[in-house]
Amino acid sequence: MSVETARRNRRAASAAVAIEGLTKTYGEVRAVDGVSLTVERGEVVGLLGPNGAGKTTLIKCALGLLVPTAGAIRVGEVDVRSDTARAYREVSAMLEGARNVYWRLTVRENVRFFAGLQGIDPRTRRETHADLIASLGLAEQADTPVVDLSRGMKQKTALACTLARETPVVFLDEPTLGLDVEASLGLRQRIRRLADEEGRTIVLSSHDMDVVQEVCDRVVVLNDGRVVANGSVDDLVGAFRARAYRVTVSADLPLAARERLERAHRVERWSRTASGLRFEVTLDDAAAFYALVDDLRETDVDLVSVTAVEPDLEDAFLQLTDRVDR
Ligand SMILES: Nc1ncnc2c1ncn2[C@@H]1O[C@H](COP(=O)(O)OP(=O)(O)OP(=O)(O)O)[C@@H](O)[C@H]1O
Repeated sequence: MSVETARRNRRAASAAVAIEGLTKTYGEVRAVDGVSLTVERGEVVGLLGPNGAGKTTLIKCALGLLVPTAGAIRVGEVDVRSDTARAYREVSAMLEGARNVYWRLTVRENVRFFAGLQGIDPRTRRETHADLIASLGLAEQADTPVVDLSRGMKQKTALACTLARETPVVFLDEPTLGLDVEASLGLRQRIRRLADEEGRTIVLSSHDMDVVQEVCDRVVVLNDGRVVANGSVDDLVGAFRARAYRVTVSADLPLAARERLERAHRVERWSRTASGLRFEVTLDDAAAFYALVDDLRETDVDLVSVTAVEPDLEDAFLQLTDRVDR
């Protein structure tokens, strides 16, 4: 065994979630294609990817709800494939579209019920449950039967029930989708507290980059079933830093000149300003910049300013999954 393999095995052994070579196919479709991933205890990891990238399939495999075509998954000490029942005690999840709460029970009764399923005596959690319900903006509805709640409130109830199980690992599939601003904020704070104060591990999938950028320690980007990036938000954003620039020139350019620039450079987003014209350009190195300056010299306009466009997680994500217009 190589030193690197031994080190990886040691790391995986202490991890909250360890996925090794996971593949899941549906007929011809390779929904998840050889994914290896470890999540440390107390980490908040964001799972990103365009529609159909394989996020939900990966989560369902990790929960033991789908049988993988190949690969191994451990949650804590438990092998999910061989001991699904035990894995269920280690991990809770809220899946997109699945809002499995009891509609005839009130919000509070549901929360107490799901805590009880985990072997927690709800009488010892009165304050914790009230706090959980309030943090999701359901304080006023705590004693209302779920059947009488709006769709968003039902979702919040499902979230509260998921968190009330107090499992070491929590998977959340699109948790903020359809939540109002206040509840989304409450949930973000709750997630950070669960990780920071209670050492619980959260894996969340989301299309909302702001949520991911704000709460996640690390981001894993899936594309066509494969991991295309795995790093901290800062690392991912940093990898794309200072490649996009906003250029302002002193006057408008005729269409033919603009088209010439577009053919020679990665120029986009033209806009007129009070004193001239602005556009954005992606420049990989200094040579690309000098080439642009040379081409601008052949027009009648002067270069007024060049400023770096600070990218965010969304820019990094679009580049990684090739969803940008070049
Ligand atoms: N039950 C199924 N039968 C056949 N194909 C499926 C099934 N479930 C998912 N797929 C396919 O597997 C791929 C991955 O789907 P998955 O739902 O895991 O993606 P996702 O990243 O969660 O997408 P989204 O962001 O849209 O929720 C897609 O091509 C999808 O069409």
